[in-house]
Amino acid sequence: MVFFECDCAYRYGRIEVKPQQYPQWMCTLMHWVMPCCGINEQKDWPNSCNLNLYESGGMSVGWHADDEQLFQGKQQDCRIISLSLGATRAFEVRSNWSELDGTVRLELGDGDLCTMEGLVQKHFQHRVPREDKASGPRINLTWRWIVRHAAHCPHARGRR
Ligand SMILES: O=C(O)CCC(=O)C(=O)O
Ligand SMILES: [Fe+2]
Repeated sequence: MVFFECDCAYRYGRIEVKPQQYPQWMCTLMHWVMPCCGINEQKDWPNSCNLNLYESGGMSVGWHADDEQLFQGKQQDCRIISLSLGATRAFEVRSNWSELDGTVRLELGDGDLCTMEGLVQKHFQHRVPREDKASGPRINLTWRWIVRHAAHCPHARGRR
């Protein structure tokens, strides 16, 4: 989902998710969530949100970084805000550098907010592992700022 007239699609491996404008309920939710992250003005809100449904513990996301060009997360500081709803699932983070071994594991429960900041996408990977004991479905909303819009998007530099 995207703010205003943005027309950037989100590519997720081989899957392309077409943009949908933020519906009213999303704005209502952001009025509640964003101040928890110190974002008090609507003009500063993230301009995209990806929604993931994990129907059961068998659904997972493998190791990756959110390194899409849209977000420039490997080139510059990049903030990602995620809200978890439903079943508690593990969220694991590991470094790309062998000097920093070990995996950090967080348990993300219903209503938890988690952020990734700075150059985390350059230096770390994250995943939501399969968990056969998970108590049911989980929805994750992940807000990000598109900083490099697709060439066809009305927000692309030079077009607006
Ligand atoms: O479900 C989560 O907490 C993380 C999802 C994720 O890493 C992503 O959508 O890129
Ligand atoms: Fe991710």
